Amino acid sequence: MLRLAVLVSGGGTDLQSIIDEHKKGNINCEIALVISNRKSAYGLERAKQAGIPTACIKDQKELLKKLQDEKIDFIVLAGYLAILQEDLIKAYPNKIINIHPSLIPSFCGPGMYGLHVHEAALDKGVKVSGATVHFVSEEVDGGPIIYQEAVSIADLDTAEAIQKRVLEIEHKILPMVVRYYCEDRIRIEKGRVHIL
Ligand SMILES: Nc1nc2c(c(=O)[nH]1)N[C@@H](CN(C=O)c1ccc(C(=O)N[C@@H](CCC(=O)O)C(=O)O)cc1)CN2
Ligand SMILES: NCC(=O)N[C@@H]1O[C@H](COP(=O)([O-])[O-])[C@@H](O)[C@H]1O
Repeated sequence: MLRLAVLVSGGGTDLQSIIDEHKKGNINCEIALVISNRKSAYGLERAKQAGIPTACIKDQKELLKKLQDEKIDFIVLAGYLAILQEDLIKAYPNKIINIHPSLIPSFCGPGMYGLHVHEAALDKGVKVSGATVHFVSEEVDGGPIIYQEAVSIADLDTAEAIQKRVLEIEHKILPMVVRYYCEDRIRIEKGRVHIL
């Protein structure tokens, strides 16, 4: 059974969506570890409540050693707000999945995280936003796109309201992609992802 590590930096609702789907028996892996780069991350508390081992690690060399020591097979970034360095990405080629709260390539890349993403969408006046699940590469938010789902935000006028609506999409598509990954249903051909 694959061993999954989830990396968080904040409240952990994306992590919770994976935990909840796993509890229902819909995700066939072991959630072996939750790691944060912030001691204050409530995602660590969510993991503890679910009986999942946790760690707080800021240094990326230490992070890579922990992942390898724990024999982690794949990694999900669930609101993890640090840019991963080359060594870690090379150690886990197309084995790191990230969720981003926009329809990449819109509103993504360095500096685009959390509410900043939705503020940018609001300022641009887009009528549709959504969420993207993608493989992590050295280019921030530039990895192969696995799945996207759009949602109308035409009726919303605050970044917080957009965030809330997009999170509902995230909590649906992230566990779904994790399930597909565990079922070995994800293929990459010429940079495009196909789900079997
Ligand atoms: N090498 C990669 N690292 C990460 C990726 C990636 O695709 N490649 N995805 C991000 C997640 N992310 C958006 O989805 C993202 C996270 C953080 C930032 C950012 O600019 N962070 C700030 C620090 C924020 C803070 O600590 O408060 C920064 O690094 O200056 C942009 C995009 C995860 N890592
Ligand atoms: N670029 C990365 C990024 O912005 N990630 C976003 O951080 C939030 C984490 O929420 P959570 O802590 O409640 O799961 C989520 O909206 C996620 O898409």
